[in-house]
Amino acid sequence: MPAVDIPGSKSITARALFLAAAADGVSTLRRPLRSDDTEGFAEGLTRLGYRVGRTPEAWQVDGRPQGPALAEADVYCRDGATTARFLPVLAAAGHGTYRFDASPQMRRRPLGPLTRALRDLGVDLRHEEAEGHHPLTVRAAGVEGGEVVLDAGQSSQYLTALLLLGPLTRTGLRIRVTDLVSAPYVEITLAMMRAFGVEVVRDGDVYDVPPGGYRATTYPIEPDASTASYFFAAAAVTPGREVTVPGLGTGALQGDLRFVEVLRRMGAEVEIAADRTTVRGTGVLRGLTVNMRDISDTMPTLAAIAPLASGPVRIEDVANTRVKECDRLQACADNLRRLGVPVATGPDWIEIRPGTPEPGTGIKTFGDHRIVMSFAVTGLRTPGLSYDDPGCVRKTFPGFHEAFARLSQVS
Ligand SMILES: O=C(O)C1=C[C@@H](OP(=O)(O)O)[C@@H](O)[C@H](O)C1
Ligand SMILES: C=C(OP(=O)(O)O)C(=O)O
Repeated sequence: MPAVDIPGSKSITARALFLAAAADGVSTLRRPLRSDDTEGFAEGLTRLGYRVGRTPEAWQVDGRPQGPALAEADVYCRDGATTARFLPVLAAAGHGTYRFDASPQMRRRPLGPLTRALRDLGVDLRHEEAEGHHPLTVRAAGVEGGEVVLDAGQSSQYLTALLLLGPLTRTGLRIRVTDLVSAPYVEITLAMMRAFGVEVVRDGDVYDVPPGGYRATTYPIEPDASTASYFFAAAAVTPGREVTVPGLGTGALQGDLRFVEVLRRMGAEVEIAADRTTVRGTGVLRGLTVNMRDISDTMPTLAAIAPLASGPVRIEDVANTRVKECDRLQACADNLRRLGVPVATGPDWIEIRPGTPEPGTGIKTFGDHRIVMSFAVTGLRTPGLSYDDPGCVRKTFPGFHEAFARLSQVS
């Protein structure tokens, strides 16, 4: 039974880079993800004057609790929302003038609730073009702290960014959250802040973050659970195929591992051990209705295998997938229709009926890594699918096509 070596988590690598940069001392990050998003994050830190030493197995970061080493910097955040939303916050806690820009799609993605909260905290932040979007300039003079109200109904990354900022303020932060999507990502943030020496106190929707800074540490990065979803789905759609992912088990930080529970409900056999997870295809793949608000990065994975189920698959509460690398609800529906599969969508849902995807179809990627990786799973049962931009997997998994081809060869 093949064990699949999944690269490190994007979300954990980004947080670890932030925390290590802000900590007092040198931190070592073991098995970081090396991909466009995380290389972009590390490059952003370097542009701000942090030292990031990189070997294939570990990245080492010299922390600077006082903030960026340079008084001026221009940072290009590429296509990564973690970079584009977390780094301006790190810069705000320092002293200097820092400009941030990003890819055309990242410029379109929203940022307003976060930048409004920063201004409420006294940060001098200007949007150069559209209000609430990149490019933006922060004239940083440290952050005093205090209380702030935040709507994280479009992205949990706004809340993560403010939580990460809390210990770098002079008096600490109290964050009152009015709405929240992708809640498990906030759990990752809190657990990692704890590993770097900070305990956040939560009372319902209120988060109290103490001042005092972070402690440097050695941090091992788990495999990426969203990436693993393609390999687990590959097992679920192929009778007799088994996929084991070491390093993702009961203690995993990432909510996206819950995707295997969706596959279990559909009929796959799933085993979650302390340090590994196995999915086995049984030949049964039932339809279902599922709320994916917590784990919406795996919505395209499910949408792409949905036509192969014996009944309709309805995915609900995923409105914010419309503001990711592309409008994912629309991109999934568009590609399913290209494949000849009956599909309907609403503002925050998609429903896919059973169908036989048309061999040889050209998949339109919309520059979105998850569209490519998701429909590659459909491709296991549908010969000859092609992609207009297969290379866009570089955002989170440059070696995806080779790794996925190896899976097909061994089972
Ligand atoms: O904090 C993070 O690392 C992430 C949070 C999620 O975003 P939203 O909270 O915007 O849904 C997720 O989709 C993204 O891939 C990574
Ligand atoms: C939405 C994603 O990334 P981000 O928001 O971090 O750019 C993703 O990886 O699916």
